[in-house]
Amino acid sequence: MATGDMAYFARPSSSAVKIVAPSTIEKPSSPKPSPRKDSTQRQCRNILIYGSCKFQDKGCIYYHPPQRDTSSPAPPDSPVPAPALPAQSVNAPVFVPKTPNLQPASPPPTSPQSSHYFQQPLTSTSGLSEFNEDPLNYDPYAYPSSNVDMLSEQLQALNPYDDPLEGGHMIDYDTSNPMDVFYSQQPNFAQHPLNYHLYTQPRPESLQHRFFISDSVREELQKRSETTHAAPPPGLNLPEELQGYHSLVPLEPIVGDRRKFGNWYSTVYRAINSKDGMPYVLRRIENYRLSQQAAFTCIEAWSRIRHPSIVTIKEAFTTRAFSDNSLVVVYEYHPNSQTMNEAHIKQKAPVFHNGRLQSQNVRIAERTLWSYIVQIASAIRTAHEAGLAVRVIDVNKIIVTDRNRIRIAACGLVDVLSFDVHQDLALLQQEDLHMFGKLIYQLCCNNASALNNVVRAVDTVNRHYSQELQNIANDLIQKSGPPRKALHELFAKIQKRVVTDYEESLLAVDRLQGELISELENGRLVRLLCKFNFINERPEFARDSRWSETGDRYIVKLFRDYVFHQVDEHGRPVVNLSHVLTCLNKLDAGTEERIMLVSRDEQSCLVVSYKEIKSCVESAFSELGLGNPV
Ligand SMILES: Nc1ncnc2c1ncn2[C@@H]1O[C@H](COP(=O)(O)OP(=O)(O)OP(=O)(O)O)[C@@H](O)[C@H]1O
Repeated sequence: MATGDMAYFARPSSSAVKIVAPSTIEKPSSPKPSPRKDSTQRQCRNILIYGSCKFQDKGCIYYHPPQRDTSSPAPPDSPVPAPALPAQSVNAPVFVPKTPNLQPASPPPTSPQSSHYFQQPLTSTSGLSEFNEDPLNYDPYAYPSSNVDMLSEQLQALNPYDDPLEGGHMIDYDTSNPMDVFYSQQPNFAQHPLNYHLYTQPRPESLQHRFFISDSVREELQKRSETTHAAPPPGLNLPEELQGYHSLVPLEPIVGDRRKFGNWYSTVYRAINSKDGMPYVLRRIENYRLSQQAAFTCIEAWSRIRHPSIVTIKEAFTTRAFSDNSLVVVYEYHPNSQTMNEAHIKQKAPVFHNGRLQSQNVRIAERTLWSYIVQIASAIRTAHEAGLAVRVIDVNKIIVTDRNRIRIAACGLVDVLSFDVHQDLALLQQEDLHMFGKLIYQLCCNNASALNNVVRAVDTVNRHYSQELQNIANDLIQKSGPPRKALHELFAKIQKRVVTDYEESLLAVDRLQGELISELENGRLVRLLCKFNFINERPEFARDSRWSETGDRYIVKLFRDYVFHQVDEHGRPVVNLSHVLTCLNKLDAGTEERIMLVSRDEQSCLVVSYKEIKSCVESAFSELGLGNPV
């Protein structure tokens, strides 16, 4: 890029400041006043730089203002130069991308003010342009040796690679912009070698979660997604397709022990529905012959039930696809769920923990048990109010779908299988409550056959859980009155637990909403990245270097380099996601903050605000003539 080509950067409305490398930089060993007519009106640069001029009384022709009290004025709030600085009014400062030789060439000034050199604020907001008006007159190397020492100390203090744990000075990424050092109007920074590859700093770990959902939630969701998309193992000899479902995968072993559902052999599969592409659970009962279509009326009734603790039924059908007469009931799929038996009761292989083999089976916390009780009681009430009986309140037919979240998983199936046998609904509902009481004992004792030894079961519950919990379980097992009344009494007793559970679920919703919001931000940034990719390196303009080397697109290109292509002092790529996210967020917000964009040949740089870059992106994107803005 030609360093003198202002057209690249001078958008009519832009206040971007182009800084070009001076073609020749002389290094005068002492200030040489240039013969200018108005020189007596101009403030002496040594005053600006050093706070004093040792030639003041020896014929220096510049203006020397009376000395101020250096302790009083506070530095200006923002070190950013005044935004309305027209590009034309700014002459090139000394921009030295390569490390200069910091050799003091002039003797140290003797003025006592020289020791305030690094703190002295510059009162004029246009000080930078004034300072740069005559680069030949400015000797960037003419520093007293004491100041060079201070400079190197300050440089060290500013080193963004310093490890804060090792006592380094980590600059707060949020409150201070690392670019500030380049815009500081304090002249002490003018002498620094421009380490433009040192812009980025790692974001404190405590802020990481602002941009992404938490690791635990992400991991859990990722695992579920992986399970949902896992391909079936080969050689299972399952039907390719049945009633609009394909890609069948058994969710339980289909070799060895045949699984029984009451007296029926049954298998649970996951399959994809061809219409909506969603995974479902197919619960198949082998060798079932449908006597009358009316057997499916209960499936219709169950499919209308929507309850957070009941796995929703989609449909039911019979099929010969398995080379027999099978009944299939289709349920919602909850990836990676386990039955209560698998989650809490089944013996698990011991694992090494702290160097010792330890059993993984732990007693369920009472708090979790109460949550289960509230959920099941609520599901039973909903079913009973709809004129149904659950009939599958069993550790093998209730699945744990999430932390403390359970669902009754095989509703409706027994109704179809026993359709021919007339049963009294009230008795069936009564039986639901008995099963519920037994389930509590099974869970408390971590044993599916707990009630085979009632005395021992009662003793275990006594020892590990509250009397309140035991009373509820006993009540449910012994209740003989109308189920509606029994349920009413149950809810009166667990009222307090219901409220606690309700509060916990509200908190869980809040937590998840917080997680969602962080991902929402990322969606915004993805849209921005899409825009960049639409603009940058379009092959149809590959031969026309003007396309990406001029105007808005050039700024977009340099910004892309600034965000993604920085290198460290060893020339290694800086891969700092926090920097990328911070830059993109500032771009999206269009902040007034300015950054320095450096050309690839390192010969020139641009000072430009995020707001301007944003409008460059918008205009470059709209120039593509795309109908639908991203
Ligand atoms: N709706 C569902 N979504 C996801 N997985 C499910 C669903 N229903 C059941 N499963 C899973 O399918 C597997 C088999 O379920 P099933 O009801 O047959 O349990 P089981 O322990 O095999 O009981 P049984 O011994 O009575 O057959 C279990 O691991 C269970 O977690």
